[in-house]
Amino acid sequence: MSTNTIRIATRQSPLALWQAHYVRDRLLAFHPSLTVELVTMVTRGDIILDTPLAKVGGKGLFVKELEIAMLEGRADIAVHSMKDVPVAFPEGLGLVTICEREDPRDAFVSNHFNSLDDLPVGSIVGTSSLRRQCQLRARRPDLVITDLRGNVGTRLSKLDNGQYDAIILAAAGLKRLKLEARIRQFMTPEESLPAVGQGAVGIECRLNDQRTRELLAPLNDAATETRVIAERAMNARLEGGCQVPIGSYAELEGDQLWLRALVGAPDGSKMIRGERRGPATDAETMGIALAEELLNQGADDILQRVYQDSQS
Ligand SMILES: NCc1[nH]cc(CCC(=O)O)c1CC(=O)O
Repeated sequence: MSTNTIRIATRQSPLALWQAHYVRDRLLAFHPSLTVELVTMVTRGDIILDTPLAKVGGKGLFVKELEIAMLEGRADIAVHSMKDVPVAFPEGLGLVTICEREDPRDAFVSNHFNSLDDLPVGSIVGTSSLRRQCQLRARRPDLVITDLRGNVGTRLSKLDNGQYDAIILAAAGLKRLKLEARIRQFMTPEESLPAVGQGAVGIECRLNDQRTRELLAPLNDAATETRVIAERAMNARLEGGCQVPIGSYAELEGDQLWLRALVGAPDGSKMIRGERRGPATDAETMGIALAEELLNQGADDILQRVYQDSQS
């Protein structure tokens, strides 16, 4: 391999390919003489499509094969939706770059209704996310929430087939795939607190690969990095995997960070919320402190129950 080549390990879903192409274009913008190749692969998460994600041990389902490729030297970097990146990395790998965040909000998508409040009693809403489910149920206990898996395009066709009255997706994914016109309502963080890292793209590589790290450095967005550090610290302290009823969302107001979080029972019966404000330089300690506050209020009970259910 030429020392002037970067190989990106990527899944083949349209969203994963969009992200890989985005990072390729950003790399080429900063390093015009670089050659960037895509190494496409299939992950376990792409294969196990018929089981609710919460039951297949969501942790790292979409990233493991990409990590093995980097460790074996078949690829140099992997591009991830930060939302799907586990707390811990295999020995020798790490997240070195976080790109500027796209819209972090959840989006309400429907062919017949303009908003969540518009939905008639008993409407069917599709989502496989326990975080979205608990927030929907807390606002609208009458709704019937059913599982919805697959790529963004698959999920939209299930909506169009009439299987659901509405579905909830990340606005970022829809915007990236030029499907923003399908969004009926952008849900505010008060209505649906986003997932850890939602809307941000992160880049993982071998930690001892100094050449790659230097090439990636200009792609990092400091503000996004600070926000995602706080959100992930919160999640890590809760020992949350990626299929958990946890929301964690940080915003920057100048050099002040505002971190909000929630842990909810999937049936909507219980919701524990908290928030912190502090200097952005304290992002990580704020995340940990907020997680501990939620644990003291009973978040561990909720999470224990969810983990037990996912094993049965
Ligand atoms: N869990 C799948 C996933 N991972 C990242 C995104 C959207 C893009 C993002 O958050 O960066 C999605 C789809 C969705 O939740 O609608």
